[in-house]
Amino acid sequence: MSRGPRDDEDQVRVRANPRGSRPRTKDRPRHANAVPAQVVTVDRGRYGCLLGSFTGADPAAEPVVAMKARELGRASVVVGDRVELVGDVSGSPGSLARIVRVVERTSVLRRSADDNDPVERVIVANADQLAVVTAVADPEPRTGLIDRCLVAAYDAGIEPVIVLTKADLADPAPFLANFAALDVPYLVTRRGPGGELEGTDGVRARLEGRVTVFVGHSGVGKSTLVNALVPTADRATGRVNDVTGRGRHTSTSAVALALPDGGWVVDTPGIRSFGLAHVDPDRLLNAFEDLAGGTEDCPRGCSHDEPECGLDAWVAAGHAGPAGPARLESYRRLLRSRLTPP
Ligand SMILES: Nc1nc2c(ncn2[C@@H]2O[C@H](COP(=O)(O)OP(=O)(O)OP(=O)(O)O)[C@@H](O)[C@H]2O)c(=O)[nH]1
Ligand SMILES: [Zn+2]
Repeated sequence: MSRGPRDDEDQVRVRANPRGSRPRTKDRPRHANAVPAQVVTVDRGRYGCLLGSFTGADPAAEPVVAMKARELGRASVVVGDRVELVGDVSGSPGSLARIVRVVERTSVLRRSADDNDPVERVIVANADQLAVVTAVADPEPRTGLIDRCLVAAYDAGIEPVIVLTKADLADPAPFLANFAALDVPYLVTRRGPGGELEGTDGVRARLEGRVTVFVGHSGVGKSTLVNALVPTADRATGRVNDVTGRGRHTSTSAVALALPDGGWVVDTPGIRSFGLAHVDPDRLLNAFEDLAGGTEDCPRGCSHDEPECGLDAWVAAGHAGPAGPARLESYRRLLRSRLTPP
């Protein structure tokens, strides 16, 4: 019963439309004077938009605050969306523009709260790279989030990159060995003896000219890294809880930040899980390219999680490398999490 009056209104309007769930394009009023912009923040129905686009906008400009025009109905607007604005686009204090159009997205990164949650959320639109930030220690790294992010990235047509932080606390090599058979690039950062962050040059080079979404569990040092990359970002950094080893949830909403050398970082709040309810199980294997060659001897219609599956023998023969057995287990865990009701 937490639904607000706006939502009810939208629902009624949608049901009352006999032609379908969305207003048809040609029914929309034309907005000859609409100006292009790109969404950089979303906060309770208010969208911060930079006039121009990620490539053309002045990153130093103050975002224009806008709301969704009624004619957009229930269409979602997320960080990274290219939009068109009408009304007061001056950006002066108290002004409010209206978003009248969302330009077709080049990519859509989604996740669901859990693997069986039919409600998927779009995290960001129009990104071209997904950086999965994982600490080498504190909190202890797990392969699960990376596996899941790889699935989501390949599904969205976004290039993944692994960023390992806190390499001053432990050797990253053993953890990286899990992904050695994959073609996924990785970067390593650490805190130096003087307290400064090292390895950021490599990260900067990787991000230049791209729109990169940063995803990670809370406390991995994501905000610390983003602050080093974007000095004006001022992202809140927290402390890892001594008892649970997890971070506090210090950042609360996704935000797009311009990199000084070109390119954008979309920082997202620390997450607990990365649900994949929206991904077709048949497509999971795309994120496990080191296993994909092992399905040739499978029976027709193999679920890849049954005794006759060819993957076991293939992995046992060493074709997927030393990490093969762990990768197969990880793949099957994902398969099962998709098939079993909560
Ligand atoms: N030893 C070490 N500590 C680090 C490093 N990077 C960050 N930290 C510390 O790790 C803790 C968590 O860092 P944050 O940057 O707040 O982590 P976060 O991932 O942004 O966490 P949320 O804001 O909760 O999403 C802070 O105490 C940081 O000082 C590093 O490279 N090495
Ligand atoms: Zn199989």
